[in-house]
Amino acid sequence: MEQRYATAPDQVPGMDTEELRRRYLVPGLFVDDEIRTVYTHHDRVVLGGVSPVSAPLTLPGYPEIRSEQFFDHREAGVVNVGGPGTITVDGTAHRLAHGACLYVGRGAADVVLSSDDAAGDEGPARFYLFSAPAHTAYPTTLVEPGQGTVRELGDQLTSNRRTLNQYIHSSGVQSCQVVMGVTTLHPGSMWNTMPAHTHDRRTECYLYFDLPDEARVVHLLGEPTETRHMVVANREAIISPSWSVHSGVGTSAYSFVWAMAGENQAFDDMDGFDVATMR
Ligand SMILES: O=C(O)C(=O)C[C@H](O)C(=O)CO
Ligand SMILES: [Zn+2]
Repeated sequence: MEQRYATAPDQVPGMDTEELRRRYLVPGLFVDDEIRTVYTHHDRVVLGGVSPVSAPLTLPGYPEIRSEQFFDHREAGVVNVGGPGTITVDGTAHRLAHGACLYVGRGAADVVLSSDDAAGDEGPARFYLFSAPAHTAYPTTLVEPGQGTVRELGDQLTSNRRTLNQYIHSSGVQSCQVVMGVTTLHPGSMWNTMPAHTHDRRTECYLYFDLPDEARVVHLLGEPTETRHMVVANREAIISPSWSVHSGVGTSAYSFVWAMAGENQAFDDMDGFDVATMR
C-alpha cells in the first residue's frame, strides 16, 4: 500500500509539475491481475484499483491499516469502471455492470472480485475502491448505474451540462463517512464542477473514466486564489484535500467517480466562490 502524507495549502505554490503529480495524482491503479492501493493521510482515505483478469482476486488486509481483514474497521464504495464483474461479499454475489456501485460495510470478511467475461467485448472488470474508517456496520448494498438520486446540472451553453448520480449519501445508501457517486458529462459539454467549490470539512477524490485514450482532462487544484493544474488521463484518480478546488475541463466528454469522507456527509455543504475571484 503506497503512503501519501497530508499536505498544507501553502506548500502548493512551491511545487513543480512533478511534485504536484506525485502528491495528488494517482495513476496506474488498474493493472491486470493486481490490486493496487494508495493510502492518503487526508481523512485516512484508501483508494484502490482491482483488476481481476485471469482469476478472481481477494481483497487482503494490509499492515498499513493494522487489520487482519480490510473491512475490520473500514467501509468502502466500489464502482466498476470496466466490463461486467462480480463482487462476492461473505458468500453473497453482487453483479456490477459498468458504472454500478457497491457499498461494502464494516465487518465484511471475505471479499472476492472477479470479471464476468474478461475476454469479452466489454473487457475485464476494473473495480475502483474508495474506503474510509467506519465506526459501525451498515448493510452491503448495490446501486445500479444511473440510479440513486439524480441531479441535472449546468447548461450546454456554458459547456457544463452533466448528470450527477448520488449513490452513497445521506438520503441514499447509508454509510459512516463515505459519500459517493458518478457524474457524466453530456456530449459537447467538457466542464465539470464549474462554478467550482471547496469543502473544508471533507477530502474528495475523483477518478476520471470513459475518457478516450488520446483525450485528457485538465484538472484544477489548489486554493481558489492560487490554482495549479494537472493533465489527467483515463482511469487516473486525484486526491483533493479539503482546501483544494476540484474541477476540470476535458478535451472530450467523460465521466468521473467522486467520493468524499471527513467531518460530515452533507453533499451541499460546499464553500462556493465566484469564478472571477479565481487565480
Ligand atoms: O459535476 C459536479 O459538479 C460534481 O460531480 C461535483 C462533485 O460531486 C463534488 O465536488 C461534490 O462535492
Ligand atoms: Zn466537491
